[in-house]
Amino acid sequence: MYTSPSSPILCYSPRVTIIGAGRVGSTLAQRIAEKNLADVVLLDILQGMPQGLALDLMEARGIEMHNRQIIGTNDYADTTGSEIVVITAGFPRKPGMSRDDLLRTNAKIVVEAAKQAIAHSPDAIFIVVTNPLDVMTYLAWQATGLSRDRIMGMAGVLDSARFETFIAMELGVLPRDVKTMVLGSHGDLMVPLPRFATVNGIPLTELLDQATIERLVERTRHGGAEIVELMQTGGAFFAPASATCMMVESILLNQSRLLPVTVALTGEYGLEDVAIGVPCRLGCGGIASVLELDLSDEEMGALRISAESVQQNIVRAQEILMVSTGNAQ
Ligand SMILES: NC(=O)c1ccc[n+]([C@@H]2O[C@H](COP(=O)([O-])OP(=O)(O)OC[C@H]3O[C@@H](n4cnc5c(N)ncnc54)[C@H](O)[C@@H]3O)[C@@H](O)[C@H]2O)c1
Ligand SMILES: O=C(O)C[C@H](O)C(=O)O
Repeated sequence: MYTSPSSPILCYSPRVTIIGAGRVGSTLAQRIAEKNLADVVLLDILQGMPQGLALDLMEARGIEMHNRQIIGTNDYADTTGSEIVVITAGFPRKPGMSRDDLLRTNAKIVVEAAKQAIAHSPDAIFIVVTNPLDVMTYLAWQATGLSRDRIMGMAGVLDSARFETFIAMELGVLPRDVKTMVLGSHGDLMVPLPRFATVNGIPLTELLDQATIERLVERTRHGGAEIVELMQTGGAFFAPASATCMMVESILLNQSRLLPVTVALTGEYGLEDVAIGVPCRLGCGGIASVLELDLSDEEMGALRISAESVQQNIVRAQEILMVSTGNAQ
């Protein structure tokens, strides 16, 4: 007769909580489990939905050959002690909308989620995904009171992956041979940097003419909207989940990857009181350092315009939150 082991086979497994078990959240849960990175807690307001998704993912474990636990829940108590919390809760945009049109609906959701999550996982590192991304990251930073190295937003990794894809398609090379940095806000004012793009070390500017590069930059700027218009039912989620998973992996495995990450700036690039995408090293403590690139006047001007737009929306969001909590004068 087989006797069950008295202690679990895996003594310790890190835990990643994903708040919002929709398309990005559930795809991210699958990626994390199948890459064998951590146990996952999927939390949503919808009753039964995260539980069903978790059971479905658990039933794939034998086939996918990993042993990670996936828990679905509506209760923040189940998220207790998470190493990483990812916030994907909130509405995606519909065709014709900008990400900023989601400010009113998503601000309260993200602030509440961040407050609840930090109360149960005070040592966690937070990654915000909900749009409008830069404003939501800033609000979550304020709501949690975390040091800025422990709370960040995912956007630049996705926008850079899109730019890399379009360059690879144009040149007929592998996307993994292309490296780019897209900084700034996650919106039409994002700042792709062709000057820093390379294909296996060869500057992009040696391979494509200016007009072609500009066309690919524009496609990158509208990469999210292109998918929203095609799908008609919401936004992208496969590449966003992969991009978030890359950040989770760099933190959990202390890889110290240098990635474009949205972070509250405290004077870098001459900017403060704003969260925006800049190159950061990501390790086990979160953001280990922010890299200040020597930008040209044109690049710096574009970053400043991007930051100003985020700052205006932060003020709008704060007014919306004041009214909704009854704190308006
Ligand atoms: N930063 C990025 O690059 C990026 C990429 C893709 C999507 N997004 C954004 O991520 C968000 C989620 O996108 P999606 O496609 O997964 O949407 P979705 O509608 O599939 O999922 C959102 C989930 O959030 C849940 N939710 C709503 N309020 C909640 C609350 N208070 N607590 C817990 N869960 C709650 C919903 O029930 C739903 O299951 C959107 O705002 C979208 O715009 C950002
Ligand atoms: O475009 C969106 O609304 C979703 C996301 O921000 C994306 O870039 O795919």
